Amino acid sequence: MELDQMDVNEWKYHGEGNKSLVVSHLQRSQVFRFLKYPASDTENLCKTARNAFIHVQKIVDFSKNVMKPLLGENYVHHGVVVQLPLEFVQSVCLKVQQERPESRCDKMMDTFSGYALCLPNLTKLPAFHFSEKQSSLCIEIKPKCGFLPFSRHVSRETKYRVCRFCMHQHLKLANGKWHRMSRYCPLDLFSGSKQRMSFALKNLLQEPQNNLKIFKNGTLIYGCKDEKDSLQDLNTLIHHLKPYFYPANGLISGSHGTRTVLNELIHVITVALLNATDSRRKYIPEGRTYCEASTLHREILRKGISGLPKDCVLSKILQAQTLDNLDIEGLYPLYRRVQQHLEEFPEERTRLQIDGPYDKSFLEKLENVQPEDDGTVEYAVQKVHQYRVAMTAKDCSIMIAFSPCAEDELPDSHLVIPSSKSRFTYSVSILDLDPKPYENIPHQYKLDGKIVNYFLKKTLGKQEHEDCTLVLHSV
Ligand SMILES: O=P(O)(O)O[C@@H]1[C@@H](OP(=O)(O)O)[C@H](OP(=O)(O)O)[C@H](O)[C@H](OP(=O)(O)O)[C@H]1OP(=O)(O)O
Ligand SMILES: Nc1ncnc2c1ncn2[C@@H]1O[C@H](COP(=O)(O)OP(=O)(O)OP(=O)(O)O)[C@@H](O)[C@H]1O
Repeated sequence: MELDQMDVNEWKYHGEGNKSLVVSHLQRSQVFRFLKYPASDTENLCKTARNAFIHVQKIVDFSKNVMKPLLGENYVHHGVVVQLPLEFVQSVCLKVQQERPESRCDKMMDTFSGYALCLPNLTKLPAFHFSEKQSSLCIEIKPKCGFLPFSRHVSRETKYRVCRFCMHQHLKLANGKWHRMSRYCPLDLFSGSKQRMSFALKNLLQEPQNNLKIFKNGTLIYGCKDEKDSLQDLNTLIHHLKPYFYPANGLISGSHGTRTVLNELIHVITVALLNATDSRRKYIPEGRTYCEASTLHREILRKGISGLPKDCVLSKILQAQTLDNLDIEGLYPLYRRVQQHLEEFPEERTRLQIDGPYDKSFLEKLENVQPEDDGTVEYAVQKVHQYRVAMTAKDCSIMIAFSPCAEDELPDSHLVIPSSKSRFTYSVSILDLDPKPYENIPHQYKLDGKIVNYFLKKTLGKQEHEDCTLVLHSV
């Protein structure tokens, strides 16, 4: 790729989140991920090119040296920092503006620095998996936190029983982020039980919010850009899916047909999510493994604790998430200890690697935390690092790309759908592995209190007699 000869006509809007905007190449399997800034923040110094470069390089280092070893070589693509001509970046910004969902326009793309992250387009299969002409489907899932806290520092009994995602739904509806409740529960998806996973996936298809997207040949065909602009018509989705699962069969129709096609899709996703080299070794996190807010029948929830094959993608993510073993309530006092130390000795920020570098030594410290608190700042800072890594794992997304393949060209990672005998080759990747800022910890602490309080107010009312003082502390 000649970076000095970029043509804006070869790039299109692909998607965005809270912190970055992504454009994809029309032919090549490549994306550029640009940083975003609050539109009101015109004076902000982080717009200097040097700071933007440092920021994007830290994202690469964190993905490569910290998240990749934890999550697995095959799943993580850390990408490279590229410097693009400002003229090209500004043209991209203009071109994509009308495609952007309204709710994301409070932030603008970085057109000042020229730096971006260049990554493979993970909605498409790597070229060696299939011929370029083959049509591909991709499912993106943002699974969120898949375990209930097991820390003794938790002050509210409810947190041991109802997961954060399910509690958070109530607050999100109240503040207008979404208008319909999602019945998806991450604990069902992470359970390893096919029945519970299927239930979770059906709920994601029913109400995707920002937790499910489907792409066909790299273009979004199903999911929620935002509340105002949603692509959520299941019939249209079925229409797109049928040729993949029933290539030679026009007979499948009606509600039975719809169910069958969705079940096949769910089967493919489940197989990809559970795929492991050794499926006998299981991972089950500490604490209760089902959430009381899940609408699945209690008996199924209780019995459906199969555990995840240890090296499948879900298990890798869950193990990284459980590095948060103190819960924000146990972590916050340690954050305060680090903060006090830094106020007294600001120069210690570098030695303690608060803002990186995210290198091997950062990972080693993270993996060798002493079991007991000895009152030192070293212990506190290591727990803070662990917590931040867990936060990244709680907010990442999984991409499952698959494409039909012929019987005589079955690659290693393939699956065959039993009913229709369709054959697919597939790949699984994890994206959005940016480091979460140290400065966000007080916000996390406050938000945790808000989520629990609102959930209790909404669902239990006066029945709950827990002590609320802890969460009302000012931070
Ligand atoms: O706090 P949460 O659980 O609401 O997660 C935020 C996400 O909201 P969600 O609940 O998934 O809709 C939020 O997603 P949306 O912008 O709502 O799509 C971001 O991913 C945010 O991360 P960051 O601040 O951009 O690094 C996420 O913030 P972090 O908690 O990961 O910092
Ligand atoms: N390498 C990639 N290949 C294909 N699509 C991608 C890639 N990276 C990101 N995307 C798409 O762009 C969207 C936004 O990217 P990403 O999740 O990294 O943004 P973000 O701002 O960090 O999100 P968040 O709101 O979670 O912080 C993703 O949901 C995904 O659909």
